[in-house]
Amino acid sequence: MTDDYLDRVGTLIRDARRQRKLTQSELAESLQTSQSAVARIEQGKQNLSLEMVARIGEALDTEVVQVATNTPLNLRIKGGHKLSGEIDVRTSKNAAVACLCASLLNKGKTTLRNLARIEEVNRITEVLNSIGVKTRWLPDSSDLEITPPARLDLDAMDEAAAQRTRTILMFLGPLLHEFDDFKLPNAGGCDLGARTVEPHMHALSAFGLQVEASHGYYVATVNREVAAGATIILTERGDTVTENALFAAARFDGTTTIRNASPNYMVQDLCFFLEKLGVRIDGIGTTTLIVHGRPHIDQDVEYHPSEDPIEAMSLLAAAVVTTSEITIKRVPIEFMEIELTLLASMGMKYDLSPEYTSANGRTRLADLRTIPGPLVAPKDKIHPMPFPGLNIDNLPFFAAIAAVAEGQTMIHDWVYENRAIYLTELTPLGAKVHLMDPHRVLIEGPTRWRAAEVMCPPALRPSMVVLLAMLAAPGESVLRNVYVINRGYEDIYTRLNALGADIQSFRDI
Ligand SMILES: CC(=O)N[C@H]1[C@@H](OP(=O)(O)OP(=O)(O)OC[C@H]2O[C@@H](n3ccc(=O)[nH]c3=O)[C@H](O)[C@@H]2O)O[C@H](CO)[C@@H](O)[C@@H]1O
Ligand SMILES: C=C(OP(=O)(O)O)C(=O)O
Repeated sequence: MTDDYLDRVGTLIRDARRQRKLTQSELAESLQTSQSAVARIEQGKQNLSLEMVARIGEALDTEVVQVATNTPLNLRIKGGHKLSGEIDVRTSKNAAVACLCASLLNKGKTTLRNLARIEEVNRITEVLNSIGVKTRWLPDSSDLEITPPARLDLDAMDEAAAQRTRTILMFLGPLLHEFDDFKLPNAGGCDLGARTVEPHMHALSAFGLQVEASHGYYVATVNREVAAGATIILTERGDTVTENALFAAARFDGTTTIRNASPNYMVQDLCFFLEKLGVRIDGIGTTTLIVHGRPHIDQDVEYHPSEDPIEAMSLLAAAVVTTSEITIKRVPIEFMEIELTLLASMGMKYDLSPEYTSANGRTRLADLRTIPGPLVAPKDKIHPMPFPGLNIDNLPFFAAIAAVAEGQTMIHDWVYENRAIYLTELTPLGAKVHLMDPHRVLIEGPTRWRAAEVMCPPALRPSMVVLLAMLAAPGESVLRNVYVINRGYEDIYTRLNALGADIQSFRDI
């Protein structure tokens, strides 16, 4: 950019900022930069990457400097490098979304410490902001402060943001305490095939919630005559359905027993958070939860969600496919035990540190050092189960791992109608992936990875798997349209680059 151009862009940014009534420090905070950097940008004294211009456009919500936000973000990956060093696992997407929704139960201020700064969180905060909830990232931190209004304004809901996530379904539980009737746009998110909604309706009907689907909306009415409590039996052991039942039970005046509850990591985090709100829950980490509700919750509270087992698995797979020794710190070990045992049976070696506790005071963590070495295909097919089982979201990473192991591995994703199909995106990178049917792929290793250009499939984990294969493939690969990865991983390209990867982002203009 010429100096003159920088001056003009700087002035545009300054004017747009002033129009939004933001100080330089406030803009700097949302850009995760310093006030002095913003001052230099506005004076035309700072070279600007397209990426930064796009982020400023987003932060100021202005067309003026919105050069490229509407075009997809892509990655250029120079692969074939070994990784080395240490990396911390960040806190989980799925606990973040559960706690964000749970903050709607509280009339007081909720602070979520060290929250994952990911697109999924951005979409939910956009929805919360649109209905009157104030959210603010505390300076120099990833702590999100959430302050509810006296009354939520559901008519003002940012439907575009809501439709980009499945999480909107998890507003049903909190909102049934506030409104006798309301509507929410239908859930969106990754395209993994049809995902059930019925178990949520069944669970919440015990609290008087009736939902009709109409023209793209869930239209909800609440019958306050229904005496809830007693026992709710979930029709499937889903994570978010358990969370919705917990939201409903948390403010119910009485005791609710939830059977066939998911004991998975995000549900445990939600239970720990609800305990901070004064809701007593027996049986945390089991399939029977007994919830002693508190009809009025009004207290300032803070909670630290725990580390993400799926990110831990992703980093572990990155080490395996690039045959690297890295140390993955802060691994929530209880939620990785089956994965590690399976990997050990495939010949993987690793060291684990003594355990320590996550900032929530509950979740057990350990540091894991990967030791590169040859792997063999497992004797049996790999398939997931609700916790405690091999995590459903960790399954796709075994496709990349199977591709580097000697022999044939059958991967059976019985859970999602579409997700296994996306694993065939590894084919252009040299993997031998045979789709047996929509749920099963047979992978034959080892693979001689080669660079390729691939469009992200519309699903978070398979897209991440393709990125990991690109890290292994010598030469320059291009991965297009990575919003879907940014939905669940924070700053992952920079963090992988710190381990020695070479990933650059760019936008099509
Ligand atoms: C925000 C969040 O926390 N998302 C997670 C949550 O989504 P979520 O709880 O929304 O998962 P879904 O309800 O879509 O369940 C996933 C699929 O598993 C099926 N199913 C689930 C449980 C069961 O006992 N039997 C059964 O058949 C469902 O019918 C569905 O087809 O759980 C999924 C499965 O672990 C994870 O992939 C998601 O990352
Ligand atoms: C399927 C996933 O999440 P979500 O429920 O947010 O779509 C995932 O995390 O892989």
